[in-house]
Amino acid sequence: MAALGQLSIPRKQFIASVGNGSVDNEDQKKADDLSERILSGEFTDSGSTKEKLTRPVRKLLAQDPVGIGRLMALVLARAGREWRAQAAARLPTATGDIREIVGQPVFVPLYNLYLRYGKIFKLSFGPKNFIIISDPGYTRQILQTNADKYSKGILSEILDFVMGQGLIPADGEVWKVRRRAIVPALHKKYVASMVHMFGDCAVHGAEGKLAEAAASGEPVEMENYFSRLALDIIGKAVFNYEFDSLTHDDPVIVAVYTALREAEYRSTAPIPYWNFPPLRWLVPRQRRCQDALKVINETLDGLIAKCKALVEEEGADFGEDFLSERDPSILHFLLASGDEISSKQLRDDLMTLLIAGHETTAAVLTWTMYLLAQHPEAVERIRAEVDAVVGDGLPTVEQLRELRFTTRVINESMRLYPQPPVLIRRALEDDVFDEYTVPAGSDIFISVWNLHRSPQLWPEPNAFNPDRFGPLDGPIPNEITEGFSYLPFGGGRRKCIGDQFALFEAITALAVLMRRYDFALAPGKPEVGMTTGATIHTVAGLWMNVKPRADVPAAPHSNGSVVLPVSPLSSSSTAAAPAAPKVPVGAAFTDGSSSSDAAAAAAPATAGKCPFSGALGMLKGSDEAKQQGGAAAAAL
Ligand code: HEM
Repeated sequence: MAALGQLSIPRKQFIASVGNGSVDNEDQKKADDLSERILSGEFTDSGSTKEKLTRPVRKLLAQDPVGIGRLMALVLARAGREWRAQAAARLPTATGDIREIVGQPVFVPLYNLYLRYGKIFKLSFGPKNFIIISDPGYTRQILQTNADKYSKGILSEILDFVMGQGLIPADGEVWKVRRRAIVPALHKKYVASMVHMFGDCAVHGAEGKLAEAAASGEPVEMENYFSRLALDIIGKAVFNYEFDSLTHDDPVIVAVYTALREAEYRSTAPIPYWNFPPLRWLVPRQRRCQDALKVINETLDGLIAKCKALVEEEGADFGEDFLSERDPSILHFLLASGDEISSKQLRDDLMTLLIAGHETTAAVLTWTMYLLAQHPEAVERIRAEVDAVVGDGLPTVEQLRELRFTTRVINESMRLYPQPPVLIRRALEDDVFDEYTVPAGSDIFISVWNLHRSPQLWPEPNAFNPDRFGPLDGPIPNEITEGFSYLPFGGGRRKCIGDQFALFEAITALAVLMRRYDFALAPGKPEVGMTTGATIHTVAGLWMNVKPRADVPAAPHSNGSVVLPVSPLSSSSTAAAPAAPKVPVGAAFTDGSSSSDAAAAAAPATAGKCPFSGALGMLKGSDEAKQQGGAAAAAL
């Protein structure tokens, strides 16, 4: 067995660090008990069942004084050796009762199982099997080298009701065509214009809800706050819709949240009862979901019709960096491009972008604030940067690029709290991982959580240390720089298309908040535990007290020079970063679309090739790379 049982993590310490010592005692005890049981081998199913079953018979026969029994015992012993050898080439298997895992964030027991079974193992619940992958090389194989052999599997089934054939669940030809159509919409000019809007929305929230809280002294639930901020931003970015959820609720906002929560509910519910049409109408939550989808579809149809009318009225020439000042949304780009698609597909695309770009960023900001609440020294370093570079204005793209420590804080937050913590795939063909064969049809969980917290891949894996990625003027860490041990935005051709968008959004929000307010965990509120849906949520919110920052410097340094504080956060920051090839500094922060957009733009032509070679080279401006990058490269 490719056991990783050799790993020695003090398990109590891990559980505490997962929950940050903050889940309530009963939950902590349950988690500890389960952890003990997993590590004691209760769930182990190793070796050969046939060999185990025949062992008592063999022992009995071996006692036969006549000799024939001894002979049979010898034959059985030989067969047993063969069975054991065959079993060794089978995937290590953990068996268990699904109820053990339901009710707690699924990635926590998966981490404990990883410590016992290693980088690849099968998890069996009755007839249902999952293969859990926690190895950078195997992950690269699934996401990049052999990406053709995998589909989104269960994910497509779960998300069908809300995303249909949108980019996240889609596979095959639909995915290729839609990725090629959508990626160019996130070009350089688009992202620059979005950055301005991020600042507007962040300031709107800071001067509204947070200012009120600071004045009243009432704590704010920051997970909800970030969720609303991200919804306002993504609504403007995708279809130029003013949710303004930071200041009010309306039926469309309620409908969007109903659909989002339903998607999360379905991803963890044990029985997909909603597939039986009568239950879709009989069960109240399913009825609410149907009603919500109706509201969303009608709203989207209205927005599409309005945007179509605007495109006709403008009659503007479409170029690859097309951007309308009146409506710089992705929807406008798609309609102006003359993209011929059904309105159902367009709705699926918009809904997918809305969900993909909302929950994830909100979760990243939530956990970043949680980490910062425990690391005032990091807050000071962020402030020093923001004061020097941005001051009170809205950050520009160029300024965001200079906020290098702030960016590292987000990078480190995404390592400790990856969103989503698990990537889902289904093997379409057999695939081989060292001595193990994963058969076609297997459902696979790539545990990003395990990769990001692996003691084999990271020194002090559970510690918050933004300096771990090397010097601040080095490349922004991503799956390539870290050799697939770090996957904040996935990797390969299905890598997130909104990575740059999301990083800029998160940095902007953080810069605006840190410049203006002091935040502290609110005493007397429920402690912060984790629960999971598509992303990692808090159990009962992240409640924080907000106070105006006492020592805001009047203005940024006028010469624009940045004096970066260099003191490391902890002694651990001097620990060696994971050995991985680094990409050139120039490729650190790309403008515009995802670093994997080139791969998508040229999806059929580059199949089987490193999808990043084009994108990374493209940023250095090489002609060859531009050719590889296709439309997206040209756009940049
Ligand atoms: C911090 C915020 C974000 C995080 C952590 C994140 C993370 C990810 C990850 C890990 C994947 C890969 C999923 C997989 O391989 O199964 C992904 C895919 C995707 N993301 Fe993001 N994302 C973020 C923001 C965004 C934004 C803002 C958008 C849109 C504007 C977006 C759109 C998408 C889409 C469309 C895909 C599917 C790509 C494909 O399959 O071709 N994401 N994201």
